[in-house]
Amino acid sequence: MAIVLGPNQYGKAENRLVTVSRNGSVHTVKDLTVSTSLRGDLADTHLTGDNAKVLATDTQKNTVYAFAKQAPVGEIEDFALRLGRHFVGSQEPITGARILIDEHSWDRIDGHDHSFVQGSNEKRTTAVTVDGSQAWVVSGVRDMVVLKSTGSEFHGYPKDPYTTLKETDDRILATSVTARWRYIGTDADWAKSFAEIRSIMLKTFADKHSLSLQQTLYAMGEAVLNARSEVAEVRLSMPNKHHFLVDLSAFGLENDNEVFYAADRPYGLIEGSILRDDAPEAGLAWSTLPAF
Ligand SMILES: O=c1[nH]c(=O)c2[nH]c(=O)[nH]c2[nH]1
Repeated sequence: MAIVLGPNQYGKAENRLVTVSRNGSVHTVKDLTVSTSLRGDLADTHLTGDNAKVLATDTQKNTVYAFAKQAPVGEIEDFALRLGRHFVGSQEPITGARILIDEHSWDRIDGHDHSFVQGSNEKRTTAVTVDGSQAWVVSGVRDMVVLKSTGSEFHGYPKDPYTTLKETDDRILATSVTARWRYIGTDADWAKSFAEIRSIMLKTFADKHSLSLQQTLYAMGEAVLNARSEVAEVRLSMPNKHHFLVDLSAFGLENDNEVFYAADRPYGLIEGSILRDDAPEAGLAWSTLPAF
């Protein structure tokens, strides 16, 4: 029996980067959380502590900030590709890089040039993987919270000895969407693609009469793939944010689908991938990302 080193990567996680760009007195802020991870010929440091091939995580952090100064950050996908290709291209032992970026939203305060109010908790995300000269881009959205107050039913499920859930033809449907989509290629119009995919998902959530959150999840992914040829696959993770009707009968009151208890846990967790059957190979696109 021999003990060997398995897959490994290392980097600086969650670098908080804020940039201000100025167009006269009108400022724009970009607020990012950037994580870098490098892979390659890294056995020595693990086995003997020889760090000759280890580009320090501190240097990786500095590179993020220096790159933000040296050229406009631009779209998060482009910034991640630049960083990943730089690490792989400039350090001989480093053969792969994984760059994760979350973009946090700031909204301009009405009519004001340089004051902002933090937006919702929703994040635009990207995960770029570079391996040698190849690269893969998976972008997405996290914590996109949506609710519809009708247009959702749930019935027809098996009733076993432990089933107490009542069937319903009118319930609240609410979820916090984590979506990731895998791009074909590395040169889409990232901003436009993101805006359109987000809007397709919202419209489908709203328009689709839902018989299950699973059906809604599939419809959202399907609509994205039907409309956006640059996307090969969509993965969705959607917690069912249950809203339970409160029993008001003790007070002689009838609850006509008006008063709910918003439970925060436990929650149903509905997850799935929707993809083209002729999609190009995923390669390393999803490697080290959660399955959904
Ligand atoms: O849309 C739903 N899917 C389920 O699988 C499920 N299970 C459950 O208890 N409620 C719901 N709702």
